[in-house]
Amino acid sequence: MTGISGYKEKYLAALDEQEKLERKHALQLDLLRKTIVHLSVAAKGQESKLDASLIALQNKMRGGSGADVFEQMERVQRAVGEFDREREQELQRVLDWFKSAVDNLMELSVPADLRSQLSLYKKGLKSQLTSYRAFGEAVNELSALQKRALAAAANPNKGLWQRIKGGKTLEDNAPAKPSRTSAEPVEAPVERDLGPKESVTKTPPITQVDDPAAEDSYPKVAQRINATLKALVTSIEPNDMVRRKVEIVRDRIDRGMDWFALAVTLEDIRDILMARYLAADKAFSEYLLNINRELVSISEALGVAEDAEQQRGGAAEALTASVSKSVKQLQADVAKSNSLPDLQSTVSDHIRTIQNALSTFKQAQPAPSQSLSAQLKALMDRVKTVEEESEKSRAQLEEQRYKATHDPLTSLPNREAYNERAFHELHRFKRYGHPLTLAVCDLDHFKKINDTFGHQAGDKVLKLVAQVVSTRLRNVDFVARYGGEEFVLVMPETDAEQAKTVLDKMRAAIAKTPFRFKDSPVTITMSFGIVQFRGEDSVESAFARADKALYEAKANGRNQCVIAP
Ligand SMILES: Nc1nc2c(ncn2[C@@H]2O[C@H](COP(=O)(O)OP(=O)(O)OP(=O)(O)O)[C@@H](O)[C@H]2O)c(=O)[nH]1
Repeated sequence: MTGISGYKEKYLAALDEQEKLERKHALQLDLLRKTIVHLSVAAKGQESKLDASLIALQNKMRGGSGADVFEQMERVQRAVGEFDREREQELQRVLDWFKSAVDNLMELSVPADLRSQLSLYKKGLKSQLTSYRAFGEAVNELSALQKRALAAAANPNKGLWQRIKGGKTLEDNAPAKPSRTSAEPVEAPVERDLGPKESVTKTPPITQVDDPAAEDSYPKVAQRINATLKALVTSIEPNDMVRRKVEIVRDRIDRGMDWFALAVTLEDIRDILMARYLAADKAFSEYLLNINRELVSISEALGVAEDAEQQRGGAAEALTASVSKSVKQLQADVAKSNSLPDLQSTVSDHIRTIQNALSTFKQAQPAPSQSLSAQLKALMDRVKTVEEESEKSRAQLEEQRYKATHDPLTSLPNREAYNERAFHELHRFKRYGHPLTLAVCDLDHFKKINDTFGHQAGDKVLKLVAQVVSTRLRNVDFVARYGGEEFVLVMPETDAEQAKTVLDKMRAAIAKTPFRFKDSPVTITMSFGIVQFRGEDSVESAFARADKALYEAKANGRNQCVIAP
């Protein structure tokens, strides 16, 4: 009966194996738990709400059972959802702010057509501000409306403002886009001293007033606009990238602003909001990428476990079938056997068959309990769903991020992307001290191209110039469309003289590019202002110096590069 006792031993060994396997599965679940704990640690600090839910998640993960793991996966999903909701609330806050800014303007005494435009703008805000990408456009529109409303309020009876300002209208005084043909160089908006000299509250007192209500309403509303702006800026929690800008803007608001400073401030606030949202998006996108990587590896590990388990399930069934078939056959054969040796050989044949079946089963390893197998399967399904969903949100975020950081006409990075890049390069410059150069360039007499050949021709020129500029730069250099016909370049590891050599070649290439309009060749040229960063520079101060140098290049006859002192 050695065969039978061997069968028992093998059966006990198989039970042992099964226990080991269960321990292995428990370890696998534990590993999954730990991975999620690590994930939550990695994502910490990226967004406060997400943080809180990840910390809670992490605490619950410690020592949790298999069932807890599903719950944790759901929590990751909920955290992602909450992050999205948080962004929506933020959008709502900004929307409310825009509405109250329009309400302020509507309190001014403005003509009926402007009033109805303001109200149309206010109505359209909700559908316009569905994403922070729309901030720029909305701020620009608000800025234009504000300019007209303030001008109208200061000049309610056509001529009042002229009388106050000695014949000039607000429009006359309005450097909507600072012109570089003027005698004064143009500084970057943020560091410009837009302080109390021309502040609204210090506007020369209005003495000859046809409409006393208008006299009161202008400074009063200006004060309220200041207060609204201040509330908005105060509600912005600055990150490193925008901290300096936020301080400058807050300071400017505190000192009191005139209408021009208001327009510039709106633009700064737009930049701040965009930079802040982009940073949050980037952090979140990286977080999702992290989750994905981890989930892929968990999913692969579990996939392998499931395959092995399926094999084991199959082997167990085969074993049961084979053993019961052999036992039945044995009973039948024993009944039929006529002699002891005959019986002995029949029994040993069948025992061998059962032993073979057992050893095949052992090779495949015994099946774990049914519930563990079901748990693993469910866990895998959850992992797969989370993985797919987070991949989807990541792809959407990437697409949104691309749109928010690129100019649709030229496909070059836009001003937001420039702000981000310049900030990082400045950080590296301060850390390593390698030279860093910035250049601002602007097409010469571009207005003439538009006026002579049309806006579409102008657009084509912008696209072509963007191509020429970007193909002539090194990989480490960066170029963005700053706005209109103005581009900005960031050149790491490059001093001003080296940059000038490169940019002079670029300038010559643009001047030689054969632009043709209606079969007539047209020469397009560009002027450049170049600045090398100094130790004490901020992004804004370096830009302001480059802009001054650009002004000089324009004033000296255009189609040239000027290095800022
Ligand atoms: N076609 C087209 N024109 C644009 C775009 N953005 C800005 N512009 C135009 O660019 C022109 C810029 O004119 P100005 O600021 O007077 O400058 P300029 O004519 O280039 O003169 P200088 O800079 O002094 O040499 C304006 O007519 C704008 O309307 C755009 O996206 N497409």
